[in-house]
Amino acid sequence: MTLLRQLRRFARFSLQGHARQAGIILLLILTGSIVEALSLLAVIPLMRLIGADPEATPDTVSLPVVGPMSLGWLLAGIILLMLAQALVNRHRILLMTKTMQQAVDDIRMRLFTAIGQGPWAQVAAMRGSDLNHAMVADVDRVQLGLFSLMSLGQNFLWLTLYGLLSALISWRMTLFALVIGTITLAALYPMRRKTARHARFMADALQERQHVTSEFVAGMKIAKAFNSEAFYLDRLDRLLTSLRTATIEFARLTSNSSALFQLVSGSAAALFVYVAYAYVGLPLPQLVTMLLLFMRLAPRFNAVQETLQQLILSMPAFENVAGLILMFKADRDGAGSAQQATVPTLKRQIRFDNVSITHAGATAPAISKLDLDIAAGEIIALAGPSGCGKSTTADMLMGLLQPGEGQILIDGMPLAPQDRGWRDQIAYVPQDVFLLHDSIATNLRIARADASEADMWDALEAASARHFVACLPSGLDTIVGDRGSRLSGGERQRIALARALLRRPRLLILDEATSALDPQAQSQIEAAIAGLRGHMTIIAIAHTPSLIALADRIVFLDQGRIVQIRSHFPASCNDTAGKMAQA
Ligand SMILES: Nc1ncnc2c1ncn2[C@@H]1O[C@H](COP(=O)(O)OP(=O)(O)OP(=O)(O)O)[C@@H](O)[C@H]1O
Repeated sequence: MTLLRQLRRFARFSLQGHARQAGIILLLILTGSIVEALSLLAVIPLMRLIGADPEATPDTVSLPVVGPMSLGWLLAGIILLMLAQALVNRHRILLMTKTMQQAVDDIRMRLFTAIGQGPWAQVAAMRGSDLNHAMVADVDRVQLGLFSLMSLGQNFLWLTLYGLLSALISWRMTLFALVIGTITLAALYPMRRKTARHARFMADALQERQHVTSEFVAGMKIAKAFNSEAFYLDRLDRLLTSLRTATIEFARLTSNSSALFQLVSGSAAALFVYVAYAYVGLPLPQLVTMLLLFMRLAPRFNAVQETLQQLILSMPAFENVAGLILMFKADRDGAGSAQQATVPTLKRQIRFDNVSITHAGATAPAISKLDLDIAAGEIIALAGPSGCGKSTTADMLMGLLQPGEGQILIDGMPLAPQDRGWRDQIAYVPQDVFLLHDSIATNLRIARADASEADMWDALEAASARHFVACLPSGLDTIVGDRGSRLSGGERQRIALARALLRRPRLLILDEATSALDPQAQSQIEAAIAGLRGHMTIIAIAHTPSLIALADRIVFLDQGRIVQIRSHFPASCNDTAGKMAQA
């Protein structure tokens, strides 16, 4: 794809919804440039009024539109023009900053929303650190790119305007400057190509740096326990070395092109004066004005080259962010309507009708031809050895995964893909409890933002967590630490259960919800779950015999198929199914 097309896509993407502000900014740049150009042009009459020979200089000069003007008025006019230019520039900078910040916030929100509403299977298939990197570092780089894009637009406007202006003074000398400029930009093309290759490499290396650092933080405990910090440090050191080399190489590229540019523009200025003086015979005031113009144009030409390099550096980040937004959105749209007109309410039954699913990249189905009816209000335990498909079944029921074949019906109504209305009626307690580094109250309110304190205490009571929370010095305002690290595993699980119950769900899905509890807490939670019988449908993925024993029916899975359904758990746990459940 040509750079120009890519820049057009980038401009459309990043300024989406801000076209009006972008237009005003361009207008302000244009106004500022015109005012600046006028003050520059004023040098010509000024030089006539203060010529080398005071005897020969006139008292006034005649200006187009304005008429005759004395030295005093001319100087006052120049000051006024400079004041106007300062005001316009100030307004432009403020508007540019505001627009840029808003545009970047919008991009970040678009990315967050796309990921947040994207299909779970797709989100789960990605590396968490890649998403992290895209949402933070890539968007920051897009911001730099947007800044460069605005500077580029500004410089192009200036160049065009000054070009026109100098053409008014001498079209031959302007043509001469244009040819030199074009040759310089063309000569720098290989450097821009190198920069583009470099940008891709740096983007990948930065992403890898994010993997290594986040894996280091996540695996810190293991690293310390195994004395293997050096493993991470080595990886990071190698990465940092290649990143450093790449950054220095980039600096070398940009400084080379700047040096080359300075050399060319310096020689061009000398040649320019010589040609203007010896061949074109330009009068002194015009020659001085042209030189002034030339001196202003040269750094802007250089700025065009530099901003282009910066923009190229931001392109991989832009492609990544835009690609992710498109991918998650396309999949959401492709998956059909996000909300059914009528939301299933689970008054009668859940039916798995010949449901099969194979995970992307897997060779065998995780669930194969599953037929199962669950009555509303029932407690069902899903048991079976590791990898038999229990979590996959729960994920499909939550609408996070779509069956490849067959369908799931709620009260006879097929579950629509990504049905948020259905998910509003579900509460889920995962195996790995996730808690924010915030208060217990905030963590509970993730499930129901408008929950009152009384609602929270009720939910904590139902989850056997009221007593321990009440004993904490700050109660509901206790900060739980990073991912709940200031609580025990059992306490975290009970908070997670309370959070689920706060939703007053019609369907409660428990994924090994008592796995981290001691026997006493386990039986407290089991009592709490037993107390919910008849109030909601409960599907518990369970290995613990006492939790399984609570169920009205136990569904044993093996290799994605139902191998047995029992209405009670064998007390001895000695039969095959009992062993399977505990596997
Ligand atoms: N995202 C995925 N991509 C590919 N295969 C997957 C994915 N998730 C699960 N699987 C595979 O699907 C099968 C069922 O996995 P699932 O997590 O449903 O099992 P499970 O019964 O819940 O296991 P456990 O008790 O260990 O949590 C397994 O073979 C697993 O390797």
